[in-house]
Amino acid sequence: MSFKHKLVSFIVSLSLGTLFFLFLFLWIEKQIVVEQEQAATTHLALMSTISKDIQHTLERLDRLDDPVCSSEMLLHMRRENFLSIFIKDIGYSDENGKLLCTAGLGIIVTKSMESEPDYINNYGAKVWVNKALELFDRLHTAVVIKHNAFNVVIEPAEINKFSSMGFDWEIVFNRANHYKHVSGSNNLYVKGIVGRVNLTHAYQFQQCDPESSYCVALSLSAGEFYEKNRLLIAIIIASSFFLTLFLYYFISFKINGFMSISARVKRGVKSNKFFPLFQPIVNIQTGKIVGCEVLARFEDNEGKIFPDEFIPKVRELGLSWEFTEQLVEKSLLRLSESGIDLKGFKVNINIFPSDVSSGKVLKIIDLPYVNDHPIKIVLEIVEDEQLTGKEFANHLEILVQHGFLIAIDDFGTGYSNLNQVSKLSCHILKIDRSFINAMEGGSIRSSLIPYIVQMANELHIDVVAEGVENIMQHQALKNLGILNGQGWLYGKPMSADDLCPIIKHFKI
Ligand SMILES: Nc1nc2c(ncn2[C@@H]2O[C@H](COP(=O)(O)O[C@H]3[C@@H](O)[C@H](n4cnc5c(=O)[nH]c(N)nc54)O[C@@H]3COP(=O)(O)O)[C@@H](O)[C@H]2O)c(=O)[nH]1
Repeated sequence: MSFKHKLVSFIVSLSLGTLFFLFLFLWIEKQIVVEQEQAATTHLALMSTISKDIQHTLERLDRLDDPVCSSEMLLHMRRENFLSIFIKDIGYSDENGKLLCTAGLGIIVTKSMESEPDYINNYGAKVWVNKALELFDRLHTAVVIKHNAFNVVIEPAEINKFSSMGFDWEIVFNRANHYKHVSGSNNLYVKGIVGRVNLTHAYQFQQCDPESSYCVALSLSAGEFYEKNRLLIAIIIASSFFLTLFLYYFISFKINGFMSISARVKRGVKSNKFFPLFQPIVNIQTGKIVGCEVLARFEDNEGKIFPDEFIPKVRELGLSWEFTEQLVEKSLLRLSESGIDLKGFKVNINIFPSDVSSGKVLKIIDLPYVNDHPIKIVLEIVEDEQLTGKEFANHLEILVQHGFLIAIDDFGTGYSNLNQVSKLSCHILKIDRSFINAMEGGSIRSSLIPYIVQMANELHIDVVAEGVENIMQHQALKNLGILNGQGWLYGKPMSADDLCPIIKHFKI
């Protein structure tokens, strides 16, 4: 896989891994906010219940017309105290704030004067949040709420339920945007914000109850957050890492598959991306051009793939006929577009032996331009074990009857011999270029050429020498009386635009 593709796999997998991590991390953060929200809602509901209970109790006591601290009044006070689940005690004070009697102690004698309340609540009652009370033999701190002459005493623990939740917290009383600290950590509450508070160092949530005018702030410092979710965060980091790793290999695997020669060839055939080049075939004796061989080429965004690589893939993918069909159509279209006289000009098309055996090749008869063209189509078939099959011979025969010429390609490299070839409807033998290459060294292989030519002549089969690269080979082939040749000496594979002027000038 190329560096570019590795980089793409890395960036994509890292991005997805990071997104996965962020998603889960934000989810944990959200859980904290949800937890804080639930705790705030529950607690404010409790505060509201306590407030209402106290308010109703004080209102009922206010309506009493019993003589001050009489046994009737004390009875009423004890009754209210008993009925309330939050009130610890109820007291009665004179107009100077001097406590005269309580539900718990009865009539008392005390010098204590009323101090300034911490705040006045929403129905006008005075509230002391941490009032020191003398109860029996010791001092006790409590919340005291006083409306007119009656007051009630509340246990601070009733409103301090957050202590056990692991959050830092504060309860404030808010009246017309004047905030009074009630309990918890002083100055934690950020005035004017409801919901999540954006702090860099902590996760904080705030909520208010408009009915009771109490607000709460719940806060968890970043350090506590990581401490609390240490295991979960470790699991998320590990799973994000493994996900990134997995995605990297998965994406690389997919890119590899997508970029493989097989996949590129398949897409090329499906999207008709193969195109033909044409290599001239000349009459060695006269130097005139008699035909050309169609040679397939392929290039996509990834670059070129050469025939030696794509031909086996086309075969493996079972796309041989689709591939050949496209090349036949494209090459005949390009040549016909040139407008030059192609009467008798031979166009050699490579055919896969398997398409001959299966009979797919017979579809060529009905392809566009095949019948209404003045050219002679030569079907080149490489030597192959299938050449000896009965069906193979029958199909070739049908093609011959329809005017196609048959050439055995790469002769001398495969399975057949001239005896087998003679049993087929064959018109041309293309001697493999390994024989021509060997001519200069005068090898045994090249010494077979005259025999092949002689036997071909006896069978009335034309010979084409493949791979003629230099003048020495050309001269030797000419001396052997070989009719046609193909090779770089006469022209490399070229486009139709380059071939057509050559045909115009050098055609027989
Ligand atoms: N079934 C199909 N097979 C095809 C098709 N197009 C090509 N092929 C086969 O692929 C093999 C390689 O082809 P290519 O790389 O195009 O090579 C051809 C010529 O470029 C090359 N050649 C021609 N002259 C010379 C030369 O002087 N020297 C030299 N070293 N090479 C030369 O030979 C190839 C043509 O060979 P052949 O087909 O045997 O005449 C090759 O087997 C092609 O057949 C296709 O469309 N269908």
